[in-house]
Amino acid sequence: MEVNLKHLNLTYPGQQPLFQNLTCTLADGELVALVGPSGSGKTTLLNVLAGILTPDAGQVVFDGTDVTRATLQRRNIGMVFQDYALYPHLSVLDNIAFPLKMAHVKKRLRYQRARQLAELVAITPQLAKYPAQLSGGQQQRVALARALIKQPAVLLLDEPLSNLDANLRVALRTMIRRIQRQTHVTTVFVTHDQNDALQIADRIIVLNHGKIQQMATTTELYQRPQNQFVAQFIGQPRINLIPMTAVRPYFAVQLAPTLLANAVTVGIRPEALESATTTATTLAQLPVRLVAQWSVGKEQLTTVQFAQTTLISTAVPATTQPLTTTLAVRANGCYFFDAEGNRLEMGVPHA
Ligand SMILES: Nc1ncnc2c1ncn2[C@@H]1O[C@H](COP(=O)(O)OP(=O)(O)OP(=O)(O)O)[C@@H](O)[C@H]1O
Repeated sequence: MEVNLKHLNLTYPGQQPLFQNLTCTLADGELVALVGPSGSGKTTLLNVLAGILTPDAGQVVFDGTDVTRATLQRRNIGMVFQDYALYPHLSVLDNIAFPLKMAHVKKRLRYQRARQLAELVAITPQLAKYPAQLSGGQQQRVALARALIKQPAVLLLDEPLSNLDANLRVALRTMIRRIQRQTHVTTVFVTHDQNDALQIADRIIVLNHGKIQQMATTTELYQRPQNQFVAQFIGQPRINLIPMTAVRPYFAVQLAPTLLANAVTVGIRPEALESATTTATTLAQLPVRLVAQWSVGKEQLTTVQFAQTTLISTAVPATTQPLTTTLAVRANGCYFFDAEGNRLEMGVPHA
């Protein structure tokens, strides 16, 4: 199912407009993650897709059919929420089969289908149990099976992993991805956790203040962020941001005049700030003071002080050596932003 959101406007009573001309397309069978800070409009967008909320203007189109005013049932949406929302008085089997019961499907058929879904989410041994007897991860798998039983046109997942511990999260998100590929259902996955989004999504929508900042693959978001917000939002540790005025004297290359005229902030990815000797790809040499070093797993993190800014690098080897040094800024991983936060094309720097 291809999903088109066309020119959506939405304002909650007494509030500033949230969506203004919001437009995007989800391809058939695509898994799209929706990320953004609290209050950016993720749940609202999900509710518009589900038909729980109707936009003030614009259209929601499923495979060419305008469903803007169609209810959740008519749209055939599968939903999974953070809090599982299982029926406590029903067994796992009956929970999974419930949507088919509502659709008056015969008992034998709905149990047969529920067992297939239970197999898909690997919950078969628990079919006779009740939700209170299940772990969080098991409950979430039941919720997923229930959401899929009617072969929904679109699957909406609202923070489905946020109540689970780290190991379970990874296992379950991998399972969601596998099942989504198998069923080919167009899916929107809301998450606070970048890792979930970056690991399993085909594309990611970054939302801020109700506005799509960028919709792209993980690699594109990381390597070609459209603006400072996306550059800061995607990537751990975060990108370093330095005022252009502070860095400008240290450039080892001649920058294009338009760049010099418009750049207000420089963003440097932690891996692009390195102690290596100067190479053809070095943009600048920054005199810094080493502040601290520590390792997290395989990664060596280093914080340094440059002028008024503390920077973080993942490309400085462990050292007991001098506290002042020079770090090279690699072109690949360095971005320039204008006063509005838009990324400026660097062009080809001249040595
Ligand atoms: N029913 C409502 N009435 C008025 N304002 C609302 C309502 N629901 C949400 N809002 C406002 O709309 C904006 C977007 O809210 P929404 O819940 O969609 O954001 P979100 O990105 O899902 O946030 P979170 O990550 O905290 O769940 C917020 O400013 C919120 O205060």
